[in-house]
Amino acid sequence: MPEDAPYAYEVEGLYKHYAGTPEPANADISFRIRQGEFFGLLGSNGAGKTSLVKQMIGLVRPDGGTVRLLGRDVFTHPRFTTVNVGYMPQTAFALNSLTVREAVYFSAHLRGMASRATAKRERDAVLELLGLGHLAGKVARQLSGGERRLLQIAVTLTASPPVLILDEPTNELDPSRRRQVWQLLRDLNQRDGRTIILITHNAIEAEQVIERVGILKAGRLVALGAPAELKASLRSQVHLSITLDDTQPLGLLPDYVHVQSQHRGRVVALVDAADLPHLTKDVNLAQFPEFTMHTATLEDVYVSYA
Ligand SMILES: Nc1ncnc2c1ncn2[C@@H]1O[C@H](COP(=O)(O)OP(=O)(O)OP(=O)(O)O)[C@@H](O)[C@H]1O
Repeated sequence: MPEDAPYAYEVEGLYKHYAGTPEPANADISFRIRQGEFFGLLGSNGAGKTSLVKQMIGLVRPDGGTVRLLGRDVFTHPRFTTVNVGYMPQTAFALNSLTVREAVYFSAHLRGMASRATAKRERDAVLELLGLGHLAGKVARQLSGGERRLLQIAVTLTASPPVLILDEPTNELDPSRRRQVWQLLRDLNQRDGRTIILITHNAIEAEQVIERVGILKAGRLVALGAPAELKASLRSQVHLSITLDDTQPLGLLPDYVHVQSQHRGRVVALVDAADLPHLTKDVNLAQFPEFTMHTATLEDVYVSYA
């Protein structure tokens, strides 16, 4: 993405407080996304990600602030938003009673492909791209969870909207389909120049593709930058993964090893880089069934803000 590309999105001072809730879902959110950028939105459950993107596509009206898509206000130009943004929500698929073939065909119409022949051509191309041709006659409700996810992706891509917003697109997919979808998104971004905004909890997979990330916490944008920039703030920390056998207590680890989580003997911890030389002296690392260490990942950044 060229650094001076025009903006796909300009979000300014966004504020949303649902009636009857104690805290705002989004407060004081401002950021810009350039055309052709691959942007990730991370945040724990309830952090405000879905509320934010629903306002970005004009589905939910903010209580304050503005959202501009390709230079136009999304609330005064609803039709412009429908045509220019493909949004894939995480929730149930709205076109459940249609066949796979019909769902993609009608989506092409909705995005402005008025002629039947053009919409049919688009439908066939999209079904082939997602490998859904063999399911074309099946009703969406009867698909498996993963197949329905692929159909949702197909519908989102139909008619090539320049901006794609995808909420956990690889949920429920098997490993080979996951890889296929990540590759497809990478191609759509790098080869076709589409702007992609990805909501995910999977920071490890997202780190492979995103150029910039925003981290939301309790409705506020608490970090914004390239993964490398954000990771630099944790550079003084090293991430440890240790498996303990049944006889090894957690107390074996010195107190400068900061345990982040433990489950069934698998311990994830952070240690200051300055303490590493002590660790190798204080503990016989070879006694553990498994011991690995690496510098901070985007997931560590995410966890550090959670
Ligand atoms: N329609 C609504 N009415 C009232 N409160 C809502 C509504 N939608 C969301 N909220 C509240 O707003 C906050 C943010 O929710 P939101 O769905 O935006 O979070 P999220 O980051 O997308 O979460 P998740 O990762 O679990 O999908 C939560 O406290 C939620 O309960």
